[in-house]
Amino acid sequence: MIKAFLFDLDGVLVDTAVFHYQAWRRMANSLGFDFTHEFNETLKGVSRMDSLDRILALGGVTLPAERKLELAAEKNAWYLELVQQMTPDDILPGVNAFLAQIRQAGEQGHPIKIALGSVSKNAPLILERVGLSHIFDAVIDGSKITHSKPDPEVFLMGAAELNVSPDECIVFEDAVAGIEAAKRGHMFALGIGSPDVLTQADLVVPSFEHITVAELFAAVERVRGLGY
Ligand SMILES: O=P(O)(O)O[C@@H]1O[C@H](CO)[C@@H](O)[C@H](O)[C@H]1O
Ligand SMILES: [Mg+2]
Repeated sequence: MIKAFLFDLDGVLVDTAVFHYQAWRRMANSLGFDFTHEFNETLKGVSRMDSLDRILALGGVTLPAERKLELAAEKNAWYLELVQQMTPDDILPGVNAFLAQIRQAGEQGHPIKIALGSVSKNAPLILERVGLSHIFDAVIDGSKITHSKPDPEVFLMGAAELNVSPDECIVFEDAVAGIEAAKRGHMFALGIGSPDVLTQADLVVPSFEHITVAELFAAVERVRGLGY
């Protein structure tokens, strides 16, 4: 029986994945190189310092720890300039309707707890900007975890805070690393994006406009061959 939904933030509930891409690219450009959209997929769901290490490795740049901290702070300042302009209108299409369906399912006798599972340290600020701070039963963000995705820690911590077992959870993810984290945590993984990218997901939809809670439960039943 599915009892909980665990949502990634950047690129799932809000379009901040694009802001991260812009800010990281700006930082790479300042060091004299660039990276592609495809490479950016490998940064999604990865912590700030791990993302920086991957970008520096791509550019063949080696820097002392102090300089790396400066660069990460600079990138974050550029990113926050973009975040400051966000409003509730920046919630991705279909998300609010999907959240309303979760509440309806509860009224109809199938309560679903919800948690945020993001490695971003900026998650609380973004939730505040878009008015989603108070909807979650648990919020796990970059300040609480030791290992970023694809380690399952963020989702296992979410399940533990919600007092549910991993097989009672559905994870919503746009990142390759996030889908891997969900599967390593033994959870059902719904990919938001392209099936060509999110190859390990149990099911992939382009956005929340393309799935209802009822359809999702039917999909879990199909995939697992169990009665929910
Ligand atoms: O700089 P924070 O917002 O703390 O962490 C961010 O988290 C993102 C994943 O949600 C990841 O794609 C970014 O590279 C990383 O900087
Ligand atoms: Mg994401």
